[in-house]
Amino acid sequence: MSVTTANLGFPRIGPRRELKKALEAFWAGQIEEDALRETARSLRAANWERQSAAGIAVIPSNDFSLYDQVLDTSVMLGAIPEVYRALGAPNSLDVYFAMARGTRSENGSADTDGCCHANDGADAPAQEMTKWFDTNYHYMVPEVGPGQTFSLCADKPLGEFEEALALGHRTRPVVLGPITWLLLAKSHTPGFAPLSLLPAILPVYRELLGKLRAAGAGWVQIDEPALVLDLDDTTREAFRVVYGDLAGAAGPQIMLATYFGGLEDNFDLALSLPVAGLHLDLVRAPDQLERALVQARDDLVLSLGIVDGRNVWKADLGTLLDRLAPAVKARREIQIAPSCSLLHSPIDLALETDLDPQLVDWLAFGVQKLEELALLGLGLERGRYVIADELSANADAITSRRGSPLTNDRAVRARAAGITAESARRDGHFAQRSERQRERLGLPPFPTTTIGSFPQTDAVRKARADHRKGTLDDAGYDAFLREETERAIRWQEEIGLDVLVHGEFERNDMVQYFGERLSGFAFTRAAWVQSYGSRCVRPPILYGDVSRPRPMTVDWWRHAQGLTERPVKGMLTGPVTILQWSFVRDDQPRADTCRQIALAIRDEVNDLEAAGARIIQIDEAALREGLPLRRAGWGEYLDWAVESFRLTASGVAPETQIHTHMCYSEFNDIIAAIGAMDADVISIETARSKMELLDAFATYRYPAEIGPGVYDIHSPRIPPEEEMADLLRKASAAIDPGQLWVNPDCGLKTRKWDDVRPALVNMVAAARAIRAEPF
Ligand SMILES: CN1c2c(nc(N)[nH]c2=O)NC[C@@H]1CNc1ccc(C(=O)N[C@@H](CCC(=O)N[C@@H](CCC(=O)N[C@@H](CCC(=O)O)C(=O)O)C(=O)O)C(=O)O)cc1
Ligand SMILES: N[C@@H](CCS)C(=O)O
Ligand SMILES: [Zn+2]
Repeated sequence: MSVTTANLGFPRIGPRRELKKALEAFWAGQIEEDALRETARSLRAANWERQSAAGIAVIPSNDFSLYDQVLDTSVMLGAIPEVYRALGAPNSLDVYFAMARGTRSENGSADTDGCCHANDGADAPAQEMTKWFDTNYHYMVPEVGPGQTFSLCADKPLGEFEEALALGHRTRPVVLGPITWLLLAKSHTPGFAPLSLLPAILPVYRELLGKLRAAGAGWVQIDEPALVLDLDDTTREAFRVVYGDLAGAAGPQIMLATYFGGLEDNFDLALSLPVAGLHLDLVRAPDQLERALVQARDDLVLSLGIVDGRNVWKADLGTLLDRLAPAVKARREIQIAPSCSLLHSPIDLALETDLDPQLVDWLAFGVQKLEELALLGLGLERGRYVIADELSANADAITSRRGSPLTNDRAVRARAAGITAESARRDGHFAQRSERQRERLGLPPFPTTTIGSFPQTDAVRKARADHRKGTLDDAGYDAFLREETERAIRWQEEIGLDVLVHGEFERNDMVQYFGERLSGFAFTRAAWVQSYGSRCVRPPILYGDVSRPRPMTVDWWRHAQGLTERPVKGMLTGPVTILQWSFVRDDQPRADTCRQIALAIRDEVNDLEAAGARIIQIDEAALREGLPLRRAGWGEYLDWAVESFRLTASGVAPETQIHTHMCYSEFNDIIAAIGAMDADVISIETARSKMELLDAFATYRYPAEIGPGVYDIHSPRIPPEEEMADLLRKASAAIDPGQLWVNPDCGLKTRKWDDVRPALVNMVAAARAIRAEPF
C-alpha cells in the first residue's frame, strides 16, 4: 500500500494580494507586461515551493491564472469570440483582458462588480461573469455557437509545467474538463446545445494531453465538477465517450477530479470511466468512501478529498486516521487531498497576528491544510506514533472548540429554541400593510430609489485605511463619513429621488461590516479570497453563537434621516447573505446558524424602527447562490432561508415597509419562495436582460411591490431617460403599474460619481415621464 499527498490547486492572489496589486497597476498603465508576468512567475514559484515544503508530493501546475481558470480554458481552446480577435494575437494579454474586462476608448477601463455578469458599455464588452458552482468565486462564461471550431493554444499549461520542472517540481497539470467547460458555456443561438461541440473539442484535448506527456507529465488532473450535478442521459453518455477517448490517448494518466459534492446517481458512471484516478469530495459527501472501496477497480487510484477546501477549520486528524485505515488496507495506492482546490481558502494563518489565540488554535488556512495532509500521510504510512505529538495537539484543539464557551451562548440558544412559526409571521397581510404604508409614506406612483451604496471613492477608502492605520482618529473618520453622507443626502434631494439612502460610506463590504459588529464572528487581517479577477473579499469567520451586542447601523441612519424630510431607508444585509459570504462553523447545521443571524438582524430591524425608520431594506444578494447544487436539496434550503428572512422582518409594525434586494436575474424557478419572504417591496436585476425576468411574473402573481432595475450598474454607460422609460413601460405591461418602483439593478459602490450622477438624473426623469402617461 502507498499513501500519497496531493493538492488540487493553490490560491494565486498571493499572501499579500501581490497579484491583485500587479494586475491593477498593469491595467492603470503603471507597470509593463514584463513586470506583471514577473510577479506571476514569482508567485507560482513561491506556491510550488510552499507546497513542497509543506510535504505535498503531488503538486498542481496550471492552477495559476491571471484572471480566471475558465477564461484560460476558453483561450486554450481558441474559443475567442470574433469581437476580441481583432485586438491582438489569441494568446496576448490584450485579448485576454478584453475578454475579462471589456475595452473602452474613453472613461477609463471597463470593469464589472461581480454581483452578476458582464457590462455592455464598452467597445468590446466583457464576457459574462457568473458564480462558480456554489462558491463566491466568479468565472467568465465561455461563448460558443453552431459550427464553432477549436484549436489548441497550449502555451499556458505546457509553459507552467515546464517552468515548474525547471525549478525542480514535476507537477500534475490541472485542466478544466471539456464537459464541465461546455456545460458552463452559453450560446446566443436559441436551442443550440453546447455539448454538441464535443466532437470538435476532443481532438484539442487529445493534442494537449500528448504535448503534456511529451513534456514529461506523468499525470494530469482533469476537473469535472459537473459530475456532482443532476445530469441528463445525454451528458452521462458524453462522459463515457470523452473519457473512453481521452484515457486511450497517448497522454499522461488522468486523475479525474470531482468536487463540491457527492457523485450520487453519477457514481457508477464515474467509476466506470477508464481513467487512472478519481478524486472524490469526502467532506461534502463522506459516504462516498465506503462505496468507492466496494466498487472501485483495483487499479483505480482513489484520491480522497478529506480536508475541507471550502472552510477554515482544523481537520480532526485522529478521526480521519480512523476513517482512512480501511482504505489504506484495501487499496494498493491512495492519494489524500483537500476536498477541492484551495482557491477558496485564505492562504496562511501565520499572517493573522490579531486573532484570539484560542480561535487560531481551531483554524487551518491553505498552508495549514497542506501540513495536515502531510501529517496524515505520515501517520497512515508509518504509524500514528510517528506523529503522536501533533495528534495530541490536534485532539486538544478539536476538544477545546467543541466545549468552548466561545462557541456556546446559552441566551442565544434559548432564544433560537423559542422560535415558532408565529415568530416569523408579520402582523397583517400584505394588502393591509400596503394600505397603511401608502398612507404613511405618501409616495408618488413609480417611486424612485437606489439600492443603498454610493461610490466607494478613493477618498472614502483612503479615509478608512488611514483610520485603520491610526493616522486618522475616530473623530476625524466619523466627521469625514458624516460629511460624505450629508453630501449624498443633499444631492438625492436635489435630483428628486423619493426614497433616499445614506450611501453606505462607512462599510468596507456588505458582509464584512456586519461580521465586524456581531458577536460570534472574528475578523481577519489578511484572509483574502479571490472573488473575481483582481477583486477579493475577506469573509468573516463565524465561529460561535451569533448575537448583536449593540446597534450597528442606527446612528448612521439617524444622522441621514436628520438631514431630510424624505424617508431614508434603513439598510441591512440579510441573514442568508451573511451566512453565505462568511466562513461558517461546521459543528451545527447551517440552518441553525442562519436563524441565529436572523435574530441578530431582527434586533437591528426593530431598533431602526424604534428610531423612526419608515422603510428598512434587508438585502439578500446571495439567497440564490445558497441553493444546493442538486435540486433535491432546494426545498429544505428554501424553507429555512425564507424563514430566516421572515424572522428578521416580522417584529415590525404593519406600517413599516420592508424592502429586500436581489441582484441576479435567474429566479424564475424560485419565484414562489421569493414571494413567501413576504417583503413589501423587492428590487431585482432586470435592466441587462431588458426585463426578461418579468416573464416569471406572468405565471406567478407576485403579491407585493417590485422595483425591476432599469439601470445596469455593471456598466459605466449612462442609460438615457427614454431607454429607462421604455423599460418601465415594458414592466407596466407585465405588472400592475401600482406595484412598480423605479431603481437601478444594484448598489453603486463600484461606479464613479461621474457616471452615477447623470444616470440617476435620467432615471428620475424617466419616472416622471411615466407618471404623466395614462395607465
Ligand atoms: C456583491 N459582491 C460581494 C460578494 N461577496 C462579498 N462579501 N461582498 C460583496 O460585495 N460576492 C459577490 C459580489 C462580488 N463583488 C465584489 C465587488 C468588489 C469587490 C472589491 O472591490 N473588493 C475589494 C476589497 C473590499 C474591501 O474590503 N475594501 C476595504 C479595503 C481593503 C484593503 O485593501 N485594505 C488594505 C489596506 C489599504 C490601505 O492601507 O490603503 C489591507 O487591508 O491590506 C475597505 O474598503 O476598507 C478589493 O480591493 O478586492 C469584491 C467583490
Ligand atoms: N445595499 C447593497 C446591496 C448590494 S447587493 C449596495 O447597495 O451595495
Ligand atoms: Zn445587489
